[in-house]
Amino acid sequence: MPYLGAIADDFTGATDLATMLVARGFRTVVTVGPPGAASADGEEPDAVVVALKSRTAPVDSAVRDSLAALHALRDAGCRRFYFKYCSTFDSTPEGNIGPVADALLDELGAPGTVVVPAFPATGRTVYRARLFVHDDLLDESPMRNHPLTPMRDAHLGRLLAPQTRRPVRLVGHETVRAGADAVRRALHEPSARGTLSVVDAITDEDLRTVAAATDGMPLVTGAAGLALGLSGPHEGTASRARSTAGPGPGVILSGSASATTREQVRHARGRLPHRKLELTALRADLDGAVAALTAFVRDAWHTDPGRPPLLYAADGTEETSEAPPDAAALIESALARCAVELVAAGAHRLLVAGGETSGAVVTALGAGTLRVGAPIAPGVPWVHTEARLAGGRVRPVDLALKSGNFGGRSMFTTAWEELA
Ligand SMILES: Nc1ncnc2c1ncn2[C@@H]1O[C@H](COP(=O)(O)OP(=O)(O)O)[C@@H](O)[C@H]1O
Ligand SMILES: O=C(O)[C@@H](O)C(=O)COP(=O)(O)O
Repeated sequence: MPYLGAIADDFTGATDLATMLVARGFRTVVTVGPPGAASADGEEPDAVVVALKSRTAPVDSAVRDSLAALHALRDAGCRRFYFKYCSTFDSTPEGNIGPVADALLDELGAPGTVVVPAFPATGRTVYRARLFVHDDLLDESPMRNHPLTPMRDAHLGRLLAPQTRRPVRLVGHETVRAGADAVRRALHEPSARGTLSVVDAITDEDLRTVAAATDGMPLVTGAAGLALGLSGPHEGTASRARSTAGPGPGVILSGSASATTREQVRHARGRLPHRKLELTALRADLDGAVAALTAFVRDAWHTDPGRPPLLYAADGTEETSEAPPDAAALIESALARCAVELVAAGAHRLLVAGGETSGAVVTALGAGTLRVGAPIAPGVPWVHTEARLAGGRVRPVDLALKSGNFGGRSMFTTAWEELA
């Protein structure tokens, strides 16, 4: 029976957490929506991560989907739960993190929990409840102008308080540095009961301390960094899945508007065949635009095999924070349709950039379970699955779901080597 059940608010976040859990000794599977009979390569998983597309959904549907995932994970035997959100605390102005945390706690009959978005390996640290992205406060980082989740404050207490019914408090870094017992005492003092405790963490050691202090909590919440401190039953031996698709054509579908992705796009443009999605063309004739984009990719496979073509939505020249309201949905829909057509046309491997984009693509592909394979960069693994196409056709595919701000500059050209 799986022990740990995780609910991730987007798809890149789900594979981010899953790769960390595998590294920590959990046989882990990711399921698209609530799990059925999930297995990790024929073996019973120790951890199941449910990938939702709830980060930017209306609050009601985010809560409903998260509770459905919790029920299914409980039915599957999970006894501890992990609500995974973004290491940059991405939420809409209404905000889904607080309402989902409240609903999960109520359902589990747990009074309160911790809020731990820190992930130092990717430059996210929390000090005095302020979230830093490398050297910048969150609201001074490029997340300030994200098209769907613009982050205009770095103070996690101020971001979270309007989203939750529970009081929000801070467990400061001096307590974390004093060790797991000190954090445990702080979390169990009478004034902490029924609260959401934002916990400072600036190093991996801090995250191990927080994980040790919270090992008795039925629910923890955070980014993937907190899983650094968990120990699965197969430490050192939890195996990684292998490609079932085998060598074959690849494509990069980038709907991410994040600064790191835009740099990766600019780097790849000098090295790979590429086409930008033009909003005016998508709006005028979506079918025609998708047909032109997929024809471009198929042509490039033919004339230039070995160099995966890139379809992308943002390279930094556009003002995404002032994009028209239909832009995000149009781009997601175009890339999802390209994915389906290109898998039907023979794509074996897809690198998809962006969490919302990945949700749209993987859902359109009809994938059920993602098995975690080789790591590419911190937070980004290859995963292996089957696409279910129209007419009952099933195609094995390898996917890399890249979080917007993860991965090095050359990732679009080098990620493929990890599949070899
Ligand atoms: N040029 C653009 N104008 C408006 N929206 C865009 C543009 N490029 C991408 N988007 C949208 O922004 C969102 C990006 O979110 P996501 O895929 O999660 O990636 P990330 O969080 O890394 O930016 C998607 O919904 C995408 O369709
Ligand atoms: O925690 C993280 O930073 C990632 O796992 C994540 O959720 C990133 O989201 P996107 O940038 O939307 O891919």
